[in-house]
Amino acid sequence: MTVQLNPRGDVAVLVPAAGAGVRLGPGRPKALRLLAGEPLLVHAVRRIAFVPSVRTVVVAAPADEVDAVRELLAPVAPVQVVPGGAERQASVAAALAAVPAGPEIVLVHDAARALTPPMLIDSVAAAVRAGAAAVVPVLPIADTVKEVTGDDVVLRTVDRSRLRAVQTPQGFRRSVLAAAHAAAADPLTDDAGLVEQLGEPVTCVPGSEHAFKITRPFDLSLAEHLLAEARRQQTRIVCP
Ligand SMILES: Nc1ccn([C@@H]2O[C@H](COP(=O)(O)OP(=O)(O)OP(=O)(O)O)[C@@H](O)[C@H]2O)c(=O)n1
Ligand SMILES: C[C@](O)(CO)[C@H](O)COP(=O)(O)O
Repeated sequence: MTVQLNPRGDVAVLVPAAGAGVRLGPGRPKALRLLAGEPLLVHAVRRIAFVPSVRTVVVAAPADEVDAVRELLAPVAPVQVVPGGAERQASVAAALAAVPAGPEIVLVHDAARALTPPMLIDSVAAAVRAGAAAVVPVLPIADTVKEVTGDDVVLRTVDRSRLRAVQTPQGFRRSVLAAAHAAAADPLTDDAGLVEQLGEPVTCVPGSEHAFKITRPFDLSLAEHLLAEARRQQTRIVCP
């Protein structure tokens, strides 16, 4: 069965959500942990569904939580749910395989970036629509960066003027992402890396501080604080 949000949309969004969340500490799989009373995945999917050009959403859930995730998301948006894999890359590949014919722009977006503004999702899709093969949202690095030895002795200070921290959603022409995953050998930490290995150009667009990845307990506390503040001020910046 094909599950669609907006039949006129041209974008499919893959949501890898099958990670354990080891760095967040013991508990349920990270995408199902609560932020302001709702799972991270619900926050992420609600923001994706807010973008008018999104036609299809495919979530890669922890393999033993597929039915639970389907039930959880049913009241949020019409999404397809597939079992994820042992690595993020395998989860993305499983979701990509489930995208029905139609959308020619595919975004890959971490469930863990739960407060990503819909405007960022829209801007990445727009950059692919405008002709880019692959697009990543980036931020400059705020700290000085050092290269160190295995036992933490500084080797040198890295020139950070041309370094960027990369976020999601990452956007791709569908054929490019499919070719990149088909050619993938070892797992990489992001999908744009697979496209780089193909020799295709990857274009940067400005990222958003609100698209930070909830990785450690401090990130979850920060997200709680930002949501509470947005709700108090009734802004729609992080809370569409
Ligand atoms: N086998 C995996 C591993 C990760 N992810 C997803 O990829 C995104 C980015 O991963 P990260 O935030 O690093 O999550 P975890 O792998 O869960 O974190 P940790 O390494 O702390 O366990 C998350 O939405 C996560 O659910 C996935 O779908 N399948
Ligand atoms: C894909 C990603 O979010 C880009 O920054 C990131 O690489 C995933 O995080 P991980 O900790 O490397 O799995």
